[in-house]
Amino acid sequence: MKIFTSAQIRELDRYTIEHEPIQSIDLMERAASTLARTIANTWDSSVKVVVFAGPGNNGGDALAVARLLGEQGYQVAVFLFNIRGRLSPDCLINKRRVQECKHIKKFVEVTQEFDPPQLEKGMLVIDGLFGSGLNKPLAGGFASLVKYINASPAEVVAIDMPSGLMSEDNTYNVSSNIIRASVTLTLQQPKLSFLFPENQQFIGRLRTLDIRLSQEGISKIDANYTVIEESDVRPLLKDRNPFAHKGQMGHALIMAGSYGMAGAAILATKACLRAGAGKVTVHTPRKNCQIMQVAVPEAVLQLDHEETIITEAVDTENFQALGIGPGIGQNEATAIPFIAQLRRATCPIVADADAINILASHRAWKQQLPKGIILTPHAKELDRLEGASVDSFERLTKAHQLAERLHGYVIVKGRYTAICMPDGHIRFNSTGNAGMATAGSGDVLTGIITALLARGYEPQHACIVGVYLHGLAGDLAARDLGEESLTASDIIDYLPRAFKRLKE
Ligand SMILES: NC(=O)C1=CN([C@@H]2O[C@H](COP(=O)(O)OP(=O)(O)OC[C@H]3O[C@@H](n4cnc5c(N)ncnc54)[C@H](OP(=O)(O)O)[C@@H]3O)[C@@H](O)[C@H]2O)[C@@H](O)CC1
Ligand SMILES: [K+]
Repeated sequence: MKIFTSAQIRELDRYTIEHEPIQSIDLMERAASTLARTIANTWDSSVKVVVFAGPGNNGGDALAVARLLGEQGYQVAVFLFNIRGRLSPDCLINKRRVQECKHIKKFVEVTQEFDPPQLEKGMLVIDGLFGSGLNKPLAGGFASLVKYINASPAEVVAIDMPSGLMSEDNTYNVSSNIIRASVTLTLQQPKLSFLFPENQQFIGRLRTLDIRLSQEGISKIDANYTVIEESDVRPLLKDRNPFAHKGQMGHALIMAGSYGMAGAAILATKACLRAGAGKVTVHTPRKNCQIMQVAVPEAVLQLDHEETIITEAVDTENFQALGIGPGIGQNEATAIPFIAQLRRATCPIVADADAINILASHRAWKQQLPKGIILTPHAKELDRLEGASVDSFERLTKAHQLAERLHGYVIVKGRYTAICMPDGHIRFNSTGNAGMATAGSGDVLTGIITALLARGYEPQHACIVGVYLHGLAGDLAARDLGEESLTASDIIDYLPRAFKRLKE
């Protein structure tokens, strides 16, 4: 699913109007009837409704919703904010329709002073002040109104977006001046800012309503952001040749673990095997020998000379992929061979966890990373690598610039894991759940992506399939076990079911 910017939403709006064709006022009515229907399905007509409408088309939607609810017997009070004496044409038409509607008993057009209505528990506020046309943070009277609504005990339904929230960049926004909705009814598709954790407090429960914007327009407009869906992943999956032997299914090298962190090596290795690699060799410190052999008998061990840390760079000619970093620590004696290893590797690489921390403390090395490298930081690791960010948008911008600079892939892990591609595209994962925020979950992802690379997946496909599978396995595990008790090992255990589901 594509995620459009507000400029692209306007383009799509125009495209639909021109090509369906449909009058813009009729498109607004279509959106409003879907909104009104959804509201009526949740709240019956005993609820008192207060509608706050702004001067643009978001306000136009709200006015039309007010009229439709009024016609269905709801008691609706409407406040239209027309401070500058200028309404969008469709907002103006809907203002007149509300004024003519005998079912609306209270309509106030606010041009200067505003005497706010009492908002009580059990009332429903419809927030139609601003939507995708907001172009700067709210201030002055609108900021006061937002604070007033937020402080009230009434439930708030936001139309399209919580007013005050920008569609994309909220880095310099003022959070106290943004509506905190219980429910956001967004039109056609979620906005980019809805994917960021810090904005969940404004959105509440999200519902996306199909208002039948042009499918042709949607496919024609090139989006920089997309959400990965199952239908995107299925065609990417490789079949296993029935005549294949393990040597043809990819040989992966995992460099992981230090003494006390053998678990990271075990998880990455097991996940790599479960994700379909034909053979997995693990390079790990000597002291991990026994535990690795017992925990993952399927893996081949390549022991470092050192007892407790990795201190060697090794040949990768016999491997089709390298996964490096989980639990390796940040000892300088590990860091130096690590960068040598990256330069020396002849196969695709996934670098995670301590690999990223080492790069963060040796900034100059970032220039030496091989093209096509896949980095899988979580937010904190990315901050260490690229400097602290004020919010997720800024962090995402830095990650995408890093991917472009490296000609590589930066996977920022989170609720909606973002894969930043070297060509500037960003793909968000849709699978996964809060139960996966648990130790070792990242090591499992490293193992999965390494396996896919070893199997011969293109790096971008390995990233897409890898994050999707990882999240899906977590979702299937959570369905059976619940989120609270989920462990990284459960994700591995459910990988077979995730594969099966995708291959069905
Ligand atoms: N997707 C679709 O196809 C469809 C979308 N639809 C709906 O259209 C909505 C978008 O409508 P929109 O473009 O008219 O913008 P909207 O959010 O109403 O605000 C514009 C007004 O706000 C003003 N303004 C801006 N910032 C401000 C600030 N900080 N403080 C004060 N004022 C500020 C701005 O003033 P200006 O800067 O232009 O002078 C202008 O007057 C969208 O969210 C959805 O609900 C549906 O109707 C059906 C189809
Ligand atoms: K709104």
